[in-house]
Amino acid sequence: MPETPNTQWLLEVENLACGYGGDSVVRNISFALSHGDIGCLLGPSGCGKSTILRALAGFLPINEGEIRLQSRAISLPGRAMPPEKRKIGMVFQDYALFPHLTIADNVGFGLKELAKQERRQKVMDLLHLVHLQDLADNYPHELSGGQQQRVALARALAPEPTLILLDEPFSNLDTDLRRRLSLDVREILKSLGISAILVTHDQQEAFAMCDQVAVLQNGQIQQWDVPYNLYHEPANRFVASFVGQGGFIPGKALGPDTIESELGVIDGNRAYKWKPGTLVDVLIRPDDIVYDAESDLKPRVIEKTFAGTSTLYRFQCSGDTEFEALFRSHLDFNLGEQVPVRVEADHLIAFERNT
Ligand SMILES: Nc1ncnc2c1ncn2[C@@H]1O[C@H](COP(=O)(O)OP(=O)(O)OP(=O)(O)O)[C@@H](O)[C@H]1O
Repeated sequence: MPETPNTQWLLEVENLACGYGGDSVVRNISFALSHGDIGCLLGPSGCGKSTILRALAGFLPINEGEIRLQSRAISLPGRAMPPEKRKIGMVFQDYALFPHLTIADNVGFGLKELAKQERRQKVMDLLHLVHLQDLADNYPHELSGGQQQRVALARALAPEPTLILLDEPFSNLDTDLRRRLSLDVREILKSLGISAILVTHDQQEAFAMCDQVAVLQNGQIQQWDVPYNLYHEPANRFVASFVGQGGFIPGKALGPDTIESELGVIDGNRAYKWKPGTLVDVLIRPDDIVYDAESDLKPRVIEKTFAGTSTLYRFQCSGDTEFEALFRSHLDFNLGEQVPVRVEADHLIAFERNT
């Protein structure tokens, strides 16, 4: 959060606390989104993602802090700009289209002040943008889920909002369509330079679509960062476990960037302040492990999950340490087989034991 107002930020949320019936279910929420960026609120069910989104939209009063849009306060305790004045568009999980209106009329719903011809032109431009120009005169029930969600996006974009809020917009769609549509929506928003906040519990979607992600737990932001850093430099154990695959193995610090473990001595590029001998837990991600025919480390395969191009193995060392490794599937090993492997991790992620 900048010390002084900075025009770089489109949206600034500072020490926000809000909730229901006077109680706060989210607290100390601070983040800032640059113009044209897509941000994400990511976290498990019940962590408070939708609550923050409702406060941004103006549907929920706030108990503490401040929300600023284009440097202007839109929510303060006891004072809030009404939702319809915020120039914020919304896209919901269930599309929320009007069933009795055509696709064109759904998109043009918020453009009643425009002359008929101008309105039709704008609607058709938006339908082109979402590749649905041929379905302008159809009704929502004649469209697939993915197409309906494109209509919902076009409708939200029609009044030229400053910010778009997307509340789990792809959760009703199958995995493949989700992935494609999330990339399409990113491209559309980027081509228009429109900022957005996406709420999701799906990290792949968050990573594919967003520039900055807030990982939430129990109503608090654990880390607000670019996807790469969340994966490679998680701020705490929760973020480390929630983001990506992987698990912790026990280790002992030898120096600031070296840990001894049952998988051998692990070096990293991150220096910690531990004294030699400190007991730690080291994060091992499946892609940190490589097959190496020369390695003396030969853990045993205890689980194997074939996934087409790759296979996820669970290994156990002789001293009981377990970890996972992802290999291309032509490296095919049997349950019980001992496989020579080594750790190849640039980013040493470890936390002191019992923290
Ligand atoms: N209208 C409400 N009245 C009272 N409590 C609510 C209300 N809506 C949500 N809550 C509570 O606030 C907390 C946060 O809920 P919220 O819906 O923001 O979580 P979420 O992260 O969006 O979850 P999900 O992914 O399941 O939608 C939960 O404990 C929830 O029970």
